[in-house]
Amino acid sequence: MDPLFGDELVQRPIPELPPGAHFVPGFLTLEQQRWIVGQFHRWVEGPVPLHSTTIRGNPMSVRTVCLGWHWRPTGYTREAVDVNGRRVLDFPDWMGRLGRRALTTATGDESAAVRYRPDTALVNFYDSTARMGMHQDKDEKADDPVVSLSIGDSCRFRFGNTETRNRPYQDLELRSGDLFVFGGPSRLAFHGVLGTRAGTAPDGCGLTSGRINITMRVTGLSG
Ligand SMILES: O=C(O)CCC(=O)C(=O)O
Ligand SMILES: [Fe+2]
Repeated sequence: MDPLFGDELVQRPIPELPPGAHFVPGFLTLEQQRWIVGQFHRWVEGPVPLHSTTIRGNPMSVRTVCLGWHWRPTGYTREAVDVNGRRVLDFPDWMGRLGRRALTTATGDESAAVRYRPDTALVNFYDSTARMGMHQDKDEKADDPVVSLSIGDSCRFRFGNTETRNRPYQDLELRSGDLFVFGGPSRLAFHGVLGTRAGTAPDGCGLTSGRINITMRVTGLSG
């Protein structure tokens, strides 16, 4: 996409979202996106590689590397017991600072944002065929918000309600640099990724194909 006089100058509509859900288009600059993609290339070198997590016997189409704590469907551990048993990389300080800034921007509630202490990030990589079914992020023992950042190809993101996978939900496009936050009454809302749109990553974001999504969370665990 041409970075000058492209879609980025057109005001993007903010959909009506349930209380606790916030969408901030274009939160990250291209330079910040590129820098984070550089970090991503280091994270995937290990100790734990990008891997497809197995859920109910089926490998997810998304591949993931975790920071701070390792997620699998039965919960969080420090070691990637379902991959290679190695301890995951520490959760980076800069990411916590970014999470607090993201919350301030998204919610305007600076006093809550300064207390936000995410201790894990699930870093997902979507190739052009990857998707993520409707689910709740409910393996955390704390109810702090989830902060989600997207880089690379756009995706179709579905954000629903806390009761069922079905309507009411909102479909929105998450583009490179966008921020999405869900907390409060929407913390356990079902959500998923219907698919990505190949070739939509903007020039200069650091990724030429695929999509990275980072979700920061507070596990509520210690040790
Ligand atoms: O890729 C996304 O935007 C959402 C990822 C997600 O829901 C998750 O990792 O639990
Ligand atoms: Fe999720």
